[in-house]
Amino acid sequence: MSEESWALAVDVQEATTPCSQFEITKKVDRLRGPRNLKGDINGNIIPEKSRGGGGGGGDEDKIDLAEQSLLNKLIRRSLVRNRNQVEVLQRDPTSPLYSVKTFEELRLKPELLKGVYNMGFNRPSRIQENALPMMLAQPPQNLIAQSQSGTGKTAAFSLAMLSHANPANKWTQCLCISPTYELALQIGQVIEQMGKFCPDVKLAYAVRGNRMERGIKLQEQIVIGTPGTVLDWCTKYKLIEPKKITMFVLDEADVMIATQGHRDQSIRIHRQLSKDCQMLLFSATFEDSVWRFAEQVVPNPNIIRLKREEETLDTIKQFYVLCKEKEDKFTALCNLYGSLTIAQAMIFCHTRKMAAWLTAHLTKEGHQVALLSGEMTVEQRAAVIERFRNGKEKVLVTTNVCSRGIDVEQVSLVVNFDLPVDMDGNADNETYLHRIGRTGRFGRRGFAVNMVDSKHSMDIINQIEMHFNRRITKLDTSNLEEMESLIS
Ligand SMILES: Nc1ncnc2c1ncn2[C@@H]1O[C@H](COP(=O)(O)OP(=O)(O)OP(=O)(O)O)[C@@H](O)[C@H]1O
Repeated sequence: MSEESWALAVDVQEATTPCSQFEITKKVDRLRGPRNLKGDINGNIIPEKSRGGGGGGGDEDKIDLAEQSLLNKLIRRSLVRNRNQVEVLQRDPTSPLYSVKTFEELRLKPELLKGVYNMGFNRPSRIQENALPMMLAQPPQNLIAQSQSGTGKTAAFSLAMLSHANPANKWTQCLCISPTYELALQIGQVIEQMGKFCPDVKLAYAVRGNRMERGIKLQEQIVIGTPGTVLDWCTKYKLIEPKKITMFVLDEADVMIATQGHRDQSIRIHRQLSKDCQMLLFSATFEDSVWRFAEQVVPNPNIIRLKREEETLDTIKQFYVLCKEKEDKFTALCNLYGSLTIAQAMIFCHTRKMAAWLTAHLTKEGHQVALLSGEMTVEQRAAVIERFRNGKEKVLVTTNVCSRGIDVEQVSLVVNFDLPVDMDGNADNETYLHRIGRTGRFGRRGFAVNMVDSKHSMDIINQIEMHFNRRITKLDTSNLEEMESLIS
């Protein structure tokens, strides 16, 4: 494909809607709101393996990786706690391994250090302890870093770019690509905040709609954008001279390669860069496909990995209730509420329709219920989660879109109104763990109740029991005495 027709295809793919830099700033402001939410969330939303199936109905919520990533960012308030050790694989194992416990040790420009502290960061996060010295090292070192969302990757490479950019040079030196418009804006927002006291370092957004005059050369030292527009700016409009880029950051590699066309575009951008350009790649997950892609983009890398903290069922009492149909499940749920003191509960349904039905019925019974489902925009979802977290609603009914990400300390009960199944109708153990991992956190005790409405769902419970080697006890919700003795 010729350069021109290729660029046209990119235009189509990115669905250009003209908007000015001002409008982009407005959009940044709009996105800014939910990020500032207060509270104690420490979460991360990851794709569930189960993408519908098993329950039928055709209105299961599909998971969009980029949307989930954005939701994670919007609802997060602080670093995700992780007690795991960081694994570091150095390109040259004989060279000393530097790690820092303070930001001072990095010898940053004072204005940048001020920006870091101004964001409320007291010390580097676990991944930052090792990643920052590597990213700032001279001679430059390439890095592949993997750690779950919320562990401080964005802050780390934002700091690296701000430190790397030389304000005396009026050309683009740091280039960062991100899978979507919204995610790019989120990164830009971090750079702007952190670089608040470095007014000479300028940032440009290479995102759809940010139209630039052909032929001019950008003076901004940092460019953050999506692959299609960045490629346009490098090849079609020649606003950026790729050979002058000395730091290249590819964020959310896992989301990037899951997005149609982005993998190739990223590689095409990468090919135009100088061999000496420092390459940094970040990802929340690391399947083989991500790994193969990372190796293509980052030659001779140092590798840093922070394993995800294992979820555990140890503090959770698990039950199942035999029911016939949805009305019966609803009665069981009401009985549970009648006999237990439940701070907050999350209830998982398989389809949007079921979630809506249940929400309506619970509301009719006088419960304060919030509904979270896939037809909502990411911002609407973030707002619902925020209200629930603040205790405005006591029950959250949800489909598969949000089994992770919501760490609400008060959630004492998780109900699987529909059991999690994979495409083949078998138990989806991973999703089960994510769902009921919402409760029993921070050393508190939690309860999980599974509604069993057929022989098939009983089989699923048995599979889950075997998989985790944890007992799931039968609960008769019509027998108050038994319930009280079991759930005490
Ligand atoms: N050293 C630090 N001290 C305190 N808070 C930090 C630190 N580094 C980052 N944070 C905050 O922790 C949260 C997560 O950081 P960040 O967004 O950098 O993580 P991430 O790994 O890039 O996750 P994601 O890819 O989902 O954005 C943000 O609210 C950020 O402001």
